[in-house]
Parts: sequence; C-alpha cells; structure tokens
Amino acid sequence: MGQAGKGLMNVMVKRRVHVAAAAIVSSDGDKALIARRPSNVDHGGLWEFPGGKLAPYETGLEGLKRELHEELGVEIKRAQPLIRIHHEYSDKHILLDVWQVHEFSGEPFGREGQAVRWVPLQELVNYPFPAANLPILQAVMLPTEYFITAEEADDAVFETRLARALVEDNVRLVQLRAKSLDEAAYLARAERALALCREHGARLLLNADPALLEQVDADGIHLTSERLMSLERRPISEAKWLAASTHDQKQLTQASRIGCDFVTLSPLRTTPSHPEVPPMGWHDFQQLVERAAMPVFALGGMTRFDANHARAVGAQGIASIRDFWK
Ligand SMILES: Nc1nc2c([nH]c(=O)n2[C@H]2C[C@H](O)[C@@H](COP(=O)(O)OP(=O)(O)OP(=O)(O)O)O2)c(=O)[nH]1
Ligand SMILES: [Mg+2]
Repeated sequence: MGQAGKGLMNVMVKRRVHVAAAAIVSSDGDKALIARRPSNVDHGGLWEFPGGKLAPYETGLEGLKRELHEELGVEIKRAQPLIRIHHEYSDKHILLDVWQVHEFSGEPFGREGQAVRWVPLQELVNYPFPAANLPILQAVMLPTEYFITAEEADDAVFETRLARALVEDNVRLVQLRAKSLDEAAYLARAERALALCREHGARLLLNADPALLEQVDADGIHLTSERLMSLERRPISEAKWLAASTHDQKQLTQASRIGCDFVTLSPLRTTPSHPEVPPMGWHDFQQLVERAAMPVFALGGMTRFDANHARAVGAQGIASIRDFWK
C-alpha cells in the first residue's frame, strides 16, 4: 500500500471481529489440537486454534459448535470458557473468545483440507501463531487452581501439608510464599518444596527475588506487586514462568508491559489476612480481567467451589492459601 493508502487506513474505522476458538485438549491433558490456516487467507500458513467468526446473533459457544463441525467434523460435548483476548491488528479489532473443549465426539480431520495436528502442550511455543495467540498458549498450560503456601515455622508440618495438597487435592501449580523465613531458611524450604513438586508433576514458583532462580532451579518466579512495579523489564528468561500479584489496572498494565505469563488479582472477597482492604467483587474483577489479555487467577477468600464461576467471568481459575492448607 502507498503512503496515501496508509494515511487513509489511520482514519478508517477498524472492523470489529468476534472470533470463537477452541483449545481442544486430549483426555490425558497433555496435547492440544491445532490447525494450519490455508495460505490464501488472513494470517495464512500460521497455526491456529480451530474456530472462526461468529454469525450475527450467535453466542460464542454456538458459533464455536458450528465452526468445529464445519472445520473438523466434531461435535462439542463439554466446554468451558478459557480466556478472552482483545487484540488490535492493523486492519481490525479482534475479540478472540477461547473455549477449552473437554469432551467431543467424532474423529477430527481437516474438512477444508487444512493440516490438523495434536501437539504436546510444551511444544506449542514452537509453532508460529497469529500475534494475538500468546495468552492462549499460557492459559492452556495452566491449571484452574493455584495453591499458595501458608506461613509455617515448622519444616516437617510444611512438608506434610504440601504433600497432602499435591496428592489429595491434585494441586499442579504452587507458589512458595514464606515471608517469615530468612533467606537461608527460605532457600532450604524451596529445595524441599521443589523436590516434592517434581515428584508429583507439579510446578513451583518462588515468591522471592528473581535472582534466587540461579540457586534453586524452580519453574519460575511470582513477583509481589511491589517488586512488579519496581521492574523495568522481565527479570528472568522466557523459559521460566513469570507471575505477579496485582490489585488494580495500573499493576495489570505493568504486568503486561514486562511480559508476565499470568497474574493473581485480589482481593475478590474480604479475607481474615487483610480485613482492612475493601474487596473488589466479581463485577469489578470481571471488568479488569476482560482487558488483561493474560491468564488471571481470582484471589481473596476463594475456594475450589468458586473455580467455575471464576472461569465464567473470564479468569483462569482461583488462587488460595486456606483452601489447600489442611
Ligand atoms: N480461528 C482462529 N482465528 C484466529 C486465531 N488467532 C487469530 O488471530 N485469529 C484471527 C484470524 C482471523 O482474522 C480471525 C478468524 O477468522 P477465520 O478466517 O478463522 O474465520 P472463519 O473460520 O469464520 O472463516 P471465513 O468464513 O471468514 O473464511 O481471527 C486462532 O487461534 N484461531
Ligand atoms: Mg476458521
């Protein structure tokens, strides 16, 4: 396009497109189904989560059911909202309304001649996707529950309780939060927690100085909101997870700016640990999540019974100390 044409694009009103897409996860939870966009369309040749534009009056799930039938020949049996992403392409605003499909019938194949492939979740990052898709890759790799460890002076009690949560509650994502320990004690506890998490196939994030990853090879760092706001750029490599605690729009914007992979947003409800902080409630929470473009865990008085509701308002799920610490 010539210079004059580009100038014209700037004053043109961009199209708004609502797209429903499916993160179809295999029953073992290890793989997702992706398809390659034909070379002659928008973002041609890139991989995508199957789906397409909604017809007028269709809801996200209705549109998705129709698209998966047309594109893959499968019928959705059970699906749950995963993440909503608002993204600006040069020619349009897109809302990617992504659903996690837990159950479907039929054998998926490329009914429009497109390549279709089951890919292990960790390998998704090796496939070229449209620019809007990064948060989908993050969301599909994360569970719905994020367990934050409680303050506990006694190492043996700590280990028993962490092991219980890993075994009985099937916790797969853990944040080691231990403000009352000095650096040496935190380090020792991190080593033990990492061994336990590895044994049970769970990931461990350290709520600590990012430099600590050089001493303990945990899966990532969880930044306090204070650390988050003090950083100029992402402090650790892309190979590790970076999460942060957020409480408002400013902190969410900063989390996105430095490339956090996911965040907690709190306090949803009033909690005994922070009785003086006013809760945001589901309405304000939903408004903040809608524009976050990254997985968000609801925190503050949450239990596992809230996970479906959290999903329904756009969150990844819930984070909790108390619900898992028994
Ligand atoms: N299906 C899908 N579309 C995506 C993804 N990421 C992404 O940016 N998009 C964009 C590309 C397109 O501009 C738009 C989806 O349009 P589409 O071409 O799939 O729409 P459709 O299936 O209804 O096809 P058509 O009838 O318009 O040919 O969303 C994704 O993961 N899956
Ligand atoms: Mg499509």
